Amino acid sequence: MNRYPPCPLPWKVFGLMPHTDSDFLTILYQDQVGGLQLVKDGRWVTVKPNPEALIVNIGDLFQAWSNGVYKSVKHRVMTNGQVERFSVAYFLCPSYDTVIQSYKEPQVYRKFSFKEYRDQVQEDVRITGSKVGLPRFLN
Ligand SMILES: O=C(O)CCC(=O)C(=O)O
Ligand SMILES: [Fe+2]
Repeated sequence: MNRYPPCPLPWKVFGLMPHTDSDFLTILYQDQVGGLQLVKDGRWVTVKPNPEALIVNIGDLFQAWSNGVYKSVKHRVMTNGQVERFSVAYFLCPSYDTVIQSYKEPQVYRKFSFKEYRDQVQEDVRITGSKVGLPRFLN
């Protein structure tokens, strides 16, 4: 469960910085406050809250496994000046020793284990302050 308290400077502060999910698939529920945005055709688009819908988001592993056919879409959360927001996310991940490799040639990404991927993401965030993600694993 994610909680986003009201923010006095919503134009200055992200609820969640732009990122892609490092999992295989994310199933997300956002409440009626809204604030989730994703990149579509190079522009930020707001995902309208729908109480009857779950959002299914393709993660980095899905992108790698599909040899780049399916894209792990960049998304972010905007803050709200007045109201608190909640969302619930379920991250579908394989075990750490799972090897991620597409058998489609030419292989866009080199093969890596899920643990290797998570460690690399953490290391990049620690050193550079932001996630590099899949581009690190390009062939
Ligand atoms: O709160 C949201 O709507 C999105 C959460 C999210 O992107 C994440 O937890 O990775
Ligand atoms: Fe996310």
